[in-house]
Amino acid sequence: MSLLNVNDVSYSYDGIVNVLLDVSFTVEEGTIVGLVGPNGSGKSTLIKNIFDLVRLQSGSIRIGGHEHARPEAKKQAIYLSSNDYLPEFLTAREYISMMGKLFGLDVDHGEALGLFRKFAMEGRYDDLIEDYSHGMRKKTQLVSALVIRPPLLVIDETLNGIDIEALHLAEGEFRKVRDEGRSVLLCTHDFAVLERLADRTLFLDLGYVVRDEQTKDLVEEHGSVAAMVFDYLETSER
Ligand SMILES: Nc1ncnc2c1ncn2[C@@H]1O[C@H](COP(=O)(O)OP(=O)(O)OP(=O)(O)O)[C@@H](O)[C@H]1O
Repeated sequence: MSLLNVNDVSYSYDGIVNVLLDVSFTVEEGTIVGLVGPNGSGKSTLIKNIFDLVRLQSGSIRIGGHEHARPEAKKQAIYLSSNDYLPEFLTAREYISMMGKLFGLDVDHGEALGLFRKFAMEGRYDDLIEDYSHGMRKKTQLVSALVIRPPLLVIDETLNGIDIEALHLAEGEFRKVRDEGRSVLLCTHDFAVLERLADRTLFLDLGYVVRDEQTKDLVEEHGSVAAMVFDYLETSER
């Protein structure tokens, strides 16, 4: 079954220039899909459309079978944004409780504490977020998504700024998400991460889906995801 179904979505901020043009793709259960594209290609705008953070102008989006703006759809997916803005006046325990409540859950703080330990933040769960480093905030965002356990995780550059050990652990956690039949849409400029993790890669340029293929096929054809992007940028008329 498709957890995410994006169908013919176009979007313009100013009513003149289209930032997304007839974008269609699906994210099936138990898959990790990478979303790549040059700066300004529309990745964040696409994610904002998925999460109803901007009003859908054309096309349709379904999450877990529900129309994306409906409350049922909003419980199916969590969005980890590229920034590290978290409420500084809360502790991680309070923040994660609050996030859980938004999803109608009492989160398992034992599990969250275990993840804090795993991500080298032992003893910091009850500290105010205002005292956290950038990487700690990113890891806190990640832990909240891992304990809330929605069917779909959408990650917009959230892994930027976390250290190599945390990245390795995060990759392991995403594989577990996939093994449980849940899915990840991972927007990143880190092609090495994509090649290790993503079953499929979606390449967006100027608001168009240029490629939507198995990552291993793209790597077989071009040598790497980066080479696929360079080949395209060098040869297409854009
Ligand atoms: N709020 C906004 N108002 C007007 N234009 C916007 C707004 N947000 C984004 N844009 C424009 O839409 C286009 C796509 O931007 P978007 O942020 O979706 O790209 P992106 O692929 O996520 O880029 P990056 O890799 O740099 O994060 C860009 O031309 C950008 O300037």
